[in-house]
Amino acid sequence: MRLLVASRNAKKLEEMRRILAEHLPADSGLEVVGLDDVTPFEEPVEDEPTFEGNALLKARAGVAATGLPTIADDSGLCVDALNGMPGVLSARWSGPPKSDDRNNELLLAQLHDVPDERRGAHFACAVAVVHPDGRELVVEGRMDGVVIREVRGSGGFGYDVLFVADDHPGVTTAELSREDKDAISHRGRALREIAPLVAQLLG
Ligand SMILES: O=P(O)(O)OP(=O)(O)OP(=O)(O)OC[C@H]1O[C@@H](n2cnc3c(O)ncnc32)[C@H](O)[C@@H]1O
Ligand SMILES: [Mg+2]
Repeated sequence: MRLLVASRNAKKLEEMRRILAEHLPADSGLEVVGLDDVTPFEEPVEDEPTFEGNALLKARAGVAATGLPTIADDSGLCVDALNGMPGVLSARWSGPPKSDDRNNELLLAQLHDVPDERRGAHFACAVAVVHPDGRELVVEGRMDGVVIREVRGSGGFGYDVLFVADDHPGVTTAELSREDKDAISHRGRALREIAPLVAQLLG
């Protein structure tokens, strides 16, 4: 059976494909496909106030348009000193057109006067899977850390260049190997938890 991964973010998609390839049971018979492998459809506006709500929105839209079981991720960086923002607004924090560089510049400026001991933050991720028969699953994951004062590293995407995870002090998540990021990331945790449930749901 084909499983649609509904993301337009190439780097996120790469992470999702990689983690699913490793953690979907080998005998699940699931073939993971992307939005480029299906007939194009209008993607929903991500206007829910929660990661869970937006992940479900994206997964339901995939099912409605393609009839395929669909998995979607909604994620973001929640900064303590900004009362949890950018949160669900992370992708478009500095306005259109979507730009990781401008988002990072804006975040740095907003945290300019925030001292080191108050720069705590976490990445959050909700992964939703929707079956064409209407059954739905949602799992959440998080990664705690701090926002540093200058960009560092070239791996990952988004705010990784500004984020040092508690589980890997001294380097940003953009300086970690793919494997090291997946092992501790919000997305890695959520996808590892949901993978066996997806196999069950679609088995
Ligand atoms: O909605 P899709 O099409 O999947 O792609 P997107 O990039 O718009 O994804 P989201 O709506 O979930 O927004 C997530 C944003 O949060 C940030 N983000 C999420 N996970 C991240 C990670 O692992 N590392 C760095 N930034 C991340 C980054 O800015 C993303 O663009
Ligand atoms: Mg999005």
